[in-house]
Amino acid sequence: MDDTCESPRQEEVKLVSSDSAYGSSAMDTDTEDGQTPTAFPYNEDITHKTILVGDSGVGKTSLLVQYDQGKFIPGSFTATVGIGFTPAPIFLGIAMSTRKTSLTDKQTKNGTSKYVLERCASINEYYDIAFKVMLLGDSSVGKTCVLVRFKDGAFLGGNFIATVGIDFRNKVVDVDNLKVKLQIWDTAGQERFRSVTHAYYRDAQALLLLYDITSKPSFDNIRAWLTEIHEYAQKDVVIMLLGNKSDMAAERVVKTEDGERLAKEYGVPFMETSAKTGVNVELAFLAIAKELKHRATQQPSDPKFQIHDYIESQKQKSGCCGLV
Ligand SMILES: Nc1nc2c(ncn2[C@@H]2O[C@H](COP(=O)(O)OP(=O)(O)OP(=O)(O)O)[C@@H](O)[C@H]2O)c(=O)[nH]1
Repeated sequence: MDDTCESPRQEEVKLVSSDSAYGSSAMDTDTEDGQTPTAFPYNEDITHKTILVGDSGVGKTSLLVQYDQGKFIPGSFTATVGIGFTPAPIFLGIAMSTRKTSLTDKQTKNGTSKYVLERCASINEYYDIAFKVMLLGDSSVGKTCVLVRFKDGAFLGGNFIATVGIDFRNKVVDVDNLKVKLQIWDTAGQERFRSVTHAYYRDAQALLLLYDITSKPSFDNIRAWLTEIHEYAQKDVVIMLLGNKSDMAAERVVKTEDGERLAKEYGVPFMETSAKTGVNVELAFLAIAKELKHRATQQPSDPKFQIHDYIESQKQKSGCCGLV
């Protein structure tokens, strides 16, 4: 078996008991009043805080990136704005997913390139191939709720608790008989966390960009989000636009056609979702998983996967308005 399936840090990995960035799932971080804190449910027994200090330019960020991702980022120096963080459990998560990637590019006898899939074990679930997906959009549009709906099939109602910094959850889905692991990063929509979240864009293979159909400003800000994406993300990143809270018909201020028009202008797929009812949440992630899987495993002779057609066909299959 290829050594990409070897776990390089067995003894450290054992410390992490779950697939969440903070070592606990959405359901088991509930507080007594039923609210789920969206940040820092640390287990104090295994969490240590380390701060890098020193003059500007001495290499604090480079040291952290080297430790976190095992690579050095050369090029012009960009001073850190404010403060960024990489909790140790996040480091372990990245180490697991990147080093255990199961897709290897091998040369066949006739010289053509062929992807070979090898099954790898994550902390608690087997998968064939892994991708990093990020949720973006203004604060309160429902990013955390969409993620929790997809991961746990539940809705986080009640008082809104803004995400602090960044968190992630894993989910393995079946795509054409392959186990595809989506590592889904939930970012804080608040402006003050932008410098933290920007650092994570470049590794993402897909971005789900959300607005709230009951909030015109969140829709108007989509263009600014797309500008940020083009600045910080990979050129070929898969982007999907989601108009969330489609269950709130009475409070709607953004028409479905406006969302469709904007998505068309930028050439990205679009659908309206509801984290509350679950409408289209699974479809959004499955469409992304299919697109990423096809891109990664496609042979030159294979027909290209058409994500727009796939979404339309799934909408028609359900035969329901709810899919818009
Ligand atoms: N009715 C309805 N309410 C929703 C839906 N999605 C989220 N909400 C509510 O909207 C509020 C904000 O949801 P969050 O998921 O925390 O928003 P967020 O985008 O993660 O916000 P930040 O963490 O600040 O970036 C919460 O009160 C949710 O209960 C939805 O589909 N329908």
